[in-house]
Amino acid sequence: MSVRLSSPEEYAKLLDQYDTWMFDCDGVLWHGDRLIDGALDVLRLLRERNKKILFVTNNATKSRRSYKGKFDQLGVEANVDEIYGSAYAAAVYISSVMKLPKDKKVYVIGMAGLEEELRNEGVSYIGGTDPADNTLEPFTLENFTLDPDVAAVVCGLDTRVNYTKLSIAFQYITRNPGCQFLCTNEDSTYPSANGLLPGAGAISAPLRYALGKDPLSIGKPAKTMLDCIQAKVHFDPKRTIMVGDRLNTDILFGQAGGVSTLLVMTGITQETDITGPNASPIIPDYITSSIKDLSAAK
Ligand SMILES: O=C(O)[C@H](O)[C@H](O)COP(=O)(O)O
Ligand SMILES: [Mg+2]
Repeated sequence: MSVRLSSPEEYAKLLDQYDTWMFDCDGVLWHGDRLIDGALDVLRLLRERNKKILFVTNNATKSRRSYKGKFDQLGVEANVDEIYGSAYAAAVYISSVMKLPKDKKVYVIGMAGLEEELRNEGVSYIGGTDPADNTLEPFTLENFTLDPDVAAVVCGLDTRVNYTKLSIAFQYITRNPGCQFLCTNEDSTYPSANGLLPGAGAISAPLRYALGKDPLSIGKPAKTMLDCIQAKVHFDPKRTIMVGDRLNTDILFGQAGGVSTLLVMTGITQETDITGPNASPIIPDYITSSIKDLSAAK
């Protein structure tokens, strides 16, 4: 049973109980480029209390460096080494876990942030933002030359996805022996500034269907994301809390990592998802309406 937080005493107790605060971003701190009311105050309060803050996002459109730029623009204090995005986690997985040979490359369905993280990890790639792939011209195999060095396809949120990219990715996974099918995350929807949009999971879905197989997903709730964080940051799971707006990514991620979980209702999760006949079996430790509520602990 989740604890629905309401009193200043409860929020004060929560702040005392946890030294490390992991924050999801979309739907918790912001909607698109709009900060959620109270987010700034609460992050400042936690810093004043010398809490460790980590930002753990499945949004693969940005690199850690470009997220730092977004935080700066929004006036939020954040350091690059506090930021863990699924683009970064995917690049680290390909370079350090898969150990992609240097003469091999990745075909990307995704945006500049994912490409930047791949470059940072020394991973060669094709596709992505390449104008040749961002075309609405019909795709024909006659004009396509298979690159034998492509050993993986990685798929992330791509607002310029098209039939050409899906077709090329399909060629590599079906025709290059051992070519891996990866995705940065599987979120079905994305909470933008002006409402819900299809998420990264909707970008890889056509490929899943055409291939009849699922990709290996790197982002929350997968352990690969936690491994990526624990490789860089030490934290005591018993004194760590994950704050998120989505049950099947953020809350599952926290539970899998053995940390406590706080669900906020400013993003994906609706009341009907947590109460009533269709309530999810995923039960967060705590629930509160918004990150803003935590400022009652002052
Ligand atoms: O479609 C996506 O990639 C997700 O909706 C989105 O990016 C989630 O980001 P998060 O809530 O993990 O910050
Ligand atoms: Mg979110």
